[in-house]
Amino acid sequence: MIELRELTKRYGDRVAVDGLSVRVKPGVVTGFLGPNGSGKSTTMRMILGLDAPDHGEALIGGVRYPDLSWPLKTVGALLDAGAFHPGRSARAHLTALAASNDIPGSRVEQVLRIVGLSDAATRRAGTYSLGMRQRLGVAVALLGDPGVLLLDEPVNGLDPEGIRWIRDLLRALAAEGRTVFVSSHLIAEMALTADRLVVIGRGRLLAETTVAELAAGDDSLEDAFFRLTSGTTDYRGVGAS
Ligand SMILES: Nc1ncnc2c1ncn2[C@@H]1O[C@H](COP(=O)(O)OP(=O)(O)OP(=O)(O)O)[C@@H](O)[C@H]1O
Repeated sequence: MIELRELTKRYGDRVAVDGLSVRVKPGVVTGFLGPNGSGKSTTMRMILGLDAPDHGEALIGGVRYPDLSWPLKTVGALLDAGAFHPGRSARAHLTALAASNDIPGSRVEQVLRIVGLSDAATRRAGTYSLGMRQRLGVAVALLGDPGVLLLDEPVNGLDPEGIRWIRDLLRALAAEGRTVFVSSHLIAEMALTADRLVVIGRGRLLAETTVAELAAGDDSLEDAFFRLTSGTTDYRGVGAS
């Protein structure tokens, strides 16, 4: 369970996250949706203790991230697919992380298998494609066998096979009873992946609902999303005609 209580973050006079109160439940995939700049990444960074809230708090299983004894065993995160030492192999990277987080070395081979990198485990991460780096990021998130998973835009830049792989994996992890919170600005992808949706605009909660409920009142889920978020962006294009 992830619980956000009046979570608020300001950058200068801009409010990036504005009094956000949400409960993200275990056993289902919860999609975190909002237009560009609506505060999704900032919220995730606060849950992970990478940014400090100006007000409110983010709790994982009732505990603030900085107070967790072994964070990787409680919450796994995928924020930035490129964040690996390019000269290190996937296996070396995971082995070092396991050693410093009280995780048995045998778990490294397990997660390499889960993400399909066993055969590429000795290659330097710098030679990996975007899809392989994303898989290594997922391996890191799963290393501590955590009950809570947080993924920020995990399908960005992936090919259709990679997108389907992430989707199936997230659904399987939720079916095991884990809390899975995944951000995206792609409503169509979320419709296929998520059971529940948290929608924000300008850092504020716009809807906390199921995919089915949100789609019910409009012609499509996309229409429902545009209706909810219209007026919450600072940019607007004009039609081609
Ligand atoms: N370090 C920072 N300094 C100043 N402003 C920031 C910083 N990080 C985020 N912001 C601002 O906070 C707001 C929310 O940004 P955030 O990246 O959380 O949104 P997002 O929903 O993740 O967007 P996207 O979908 O484009 O990734 C934006 O207006 C952004 O410009």
